Amino acid sequence: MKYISTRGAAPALNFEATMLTGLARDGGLYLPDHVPPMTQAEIASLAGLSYEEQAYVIMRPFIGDTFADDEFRSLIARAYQGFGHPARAPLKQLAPNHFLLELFHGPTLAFKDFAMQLIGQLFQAALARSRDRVTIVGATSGDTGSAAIEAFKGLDNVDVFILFPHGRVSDVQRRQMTTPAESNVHALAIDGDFDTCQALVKDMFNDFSFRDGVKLAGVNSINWARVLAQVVYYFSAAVSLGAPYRAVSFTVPTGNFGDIFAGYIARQMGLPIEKLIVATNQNDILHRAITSGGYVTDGVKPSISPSMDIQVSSNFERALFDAYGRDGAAVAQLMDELKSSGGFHISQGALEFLREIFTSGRASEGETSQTISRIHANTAEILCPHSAVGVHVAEQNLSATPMVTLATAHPAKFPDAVESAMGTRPALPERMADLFDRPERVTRLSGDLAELQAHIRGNIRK
Ligand SMILES: N[C@@H](CCOP(=O)(O)O)C(=O)O
Repeated sequence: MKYISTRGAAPALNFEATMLTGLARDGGLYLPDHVPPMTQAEIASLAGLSYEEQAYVIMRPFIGDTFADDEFRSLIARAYQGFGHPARAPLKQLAPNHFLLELFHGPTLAFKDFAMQLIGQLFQAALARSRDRVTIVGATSGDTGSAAIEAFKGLDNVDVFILFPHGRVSDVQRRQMTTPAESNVHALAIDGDFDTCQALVKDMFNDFSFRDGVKLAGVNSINWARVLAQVVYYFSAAVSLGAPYRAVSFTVPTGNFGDIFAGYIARQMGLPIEKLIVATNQNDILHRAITSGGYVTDGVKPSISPSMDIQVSSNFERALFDAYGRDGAAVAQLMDELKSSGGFHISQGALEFLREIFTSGRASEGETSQTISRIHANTAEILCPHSAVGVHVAEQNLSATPMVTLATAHPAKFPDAVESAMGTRPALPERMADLFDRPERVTRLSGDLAELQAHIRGNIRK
């Protein structure tokens, strides 16, 4: 299998190079040149397998010869051994025909661990073989950063720099990034919002002399391996609910479109997904784009679901690539328009393609809080604000088809928002109980590209 860029002007790569490269050299995002289908019988045979066994079967066709079968199996096993639930991604029933997929049992309490723990293993195996080293840069609105740090901390051949918007992540999220003591970890508080951080990461990738000089690698969901790992839990949930013989819909709280795009890939592979529902908070560019066709940025508004405080939604580019018939030049033009004028209009044909698969909704701040409080009263489940956005939107879309809402993070990552919604402060797990006693280590930077690059050059280990 080869991977191609959404902008059509970068070399096609194998899985290993795609994973280690991150962003394509034409500024695009890599995607497989074809999506390998699974037959009904193959999907049916996933029932009863462990999460790890399902992961192996689902991901194997995408890996090519990068890892031998046994090696790949053992990397998957190592990735998920630290999860705090034997099912890894357990399903809970919230209401008739409405289920919650709990994706927060990993080490940093968010769905990001599913992919990050795995790519941590895959990177280590690939780098050990090549005896190479990399500098990982990542932008985070709160969850990706700590997941990346957890996956790569303490490694001799990796330095990690995580950019987060100063003052715009929860205290728990910030401390998860600023308290690890390992010297290869660098938490950078950037003056600006998440879009500023993500744009800086992309600018560093597009500066080839810097990129090649420091051996840049990316672990945002611009990295295809991140998306691939997330495809697995769509299968595990749907199969538990009767797939391939029964269709399922998913509601996904999303800001950067990576998680829901993984659902789109699962659907392309043959998983019977009826609808993929995009749930946004008040930063609703994706909802506006799907309902009106206008993808227009209008500034990031801080919310109680900060991980979704995003306006430039990276992975939407991958969906547009398919919606425009895999025409890289057309996508490149839209992305140029986005950069120069802050938006673009999706063509009618592309919009129809997207609407066949995706619908969308938004939750206001009040609706998010009310959902936390109501779901707790009715079911005793404590939702994080992002998951509450998802549940609110899912409730507007219930039908005879089972609905699965992705619970993307543990409520204890957002204690202030949860306490103000339902009156009780959710506790951190025992292993993190001293998080607020640990010393913080963070560098504040202005958001100037040259200053950031100098900081990274000055802190990588040679
Ligand atoms: N919501 C994310 C933002 C980064 O998204 P990613 O999909 O590129 O990892 C976060 O919590 O950091």
